[in-house]
Amino acid sequence: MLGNSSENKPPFADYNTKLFIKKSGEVYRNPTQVQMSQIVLPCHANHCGELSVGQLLKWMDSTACLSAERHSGVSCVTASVDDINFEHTIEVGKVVNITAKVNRAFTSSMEVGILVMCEDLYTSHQWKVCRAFATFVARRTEAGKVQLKQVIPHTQMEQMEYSLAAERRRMRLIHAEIITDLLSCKCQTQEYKDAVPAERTRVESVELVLPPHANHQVSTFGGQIMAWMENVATIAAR
Ligand SMILES: CC(=O)SCCNC(=O)CCNC(=O)[C@H](O)C(C)(C)COP(=O)(O)OP(=O)(O)OC[C@H]1O[C@@H](n2cnc3c(N)ncnc32)[C@H](O)[C@@H]1OP(=O)(O)O
Repeated sequence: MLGNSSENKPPFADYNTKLFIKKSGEVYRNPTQVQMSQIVLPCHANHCGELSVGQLLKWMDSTACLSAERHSGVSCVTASVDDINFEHTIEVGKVVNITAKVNRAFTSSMEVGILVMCEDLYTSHQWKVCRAFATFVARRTEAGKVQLKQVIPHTQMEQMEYSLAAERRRMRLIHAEIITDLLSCKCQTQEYKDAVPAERTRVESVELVLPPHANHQVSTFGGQIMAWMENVATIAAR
């Protein structure tokens, strides 16, 4: 999928670039890896004519969910998505390539790594848009909490992601505790001259959950919730 010139290569080891040949001579492909490609249509664009972040988050969440379900073999839900830094906007007509794979499974939760690349079909130029890490949890069954099978890393890259996933999980859980503490403490407010009252930026949206907002589990999914959140955040910021 990547072009030949070195400038087209992403600045990190990409999920697609390195082939790992097994002893049997077969090319190894991570069994949890899922790829989705979408061409950006006007109906996916925001008021600036660029791919709306909400739409991208929906695609990312759906791709990651399929990867989690491929590994677990059961229905999974999005528990959290770590910070995402978007490096580029994406124009209508460009192709979005999303790759997701399970980096590590814990007990009932697993970290899914997501890579978003943008492609210009006419020049085959590709560039990185963002990388994200999401935690998916296998839904409890009648027997109780699911015990996931472990991920066995095969390549050096997979081994590195496997090790880092444990560290990221530790930081994620500490971060969640810190945020809970911050929200429960009474912070002192400071008055600023010409400040806009926070209340004036407040935007509220009420959404009715309709069939197009549901996923294959017939419930709203993380990506849809993030898309609604992104919508009100954009209006509040403007
Ligand atoms: C409302 C929506 O439609 S949002 C879109 C879709 N997402 C959902 O519906 C998820 C809604 N949330 C939930 O169902 C629950 O909060 C869950 C399943 C995520 C967690 O439920 P809990 O009762 O906390 O379960 P429990 O304490 O057993 O934790 C389950 C696992 O999730 C992990 N987990 C829970 N919250 C988080 C989080 N915020 N970030 C990362 N991992 C988390 C736990 O560490 C645990 O992992 P482990 O089993 O590998 O050790």
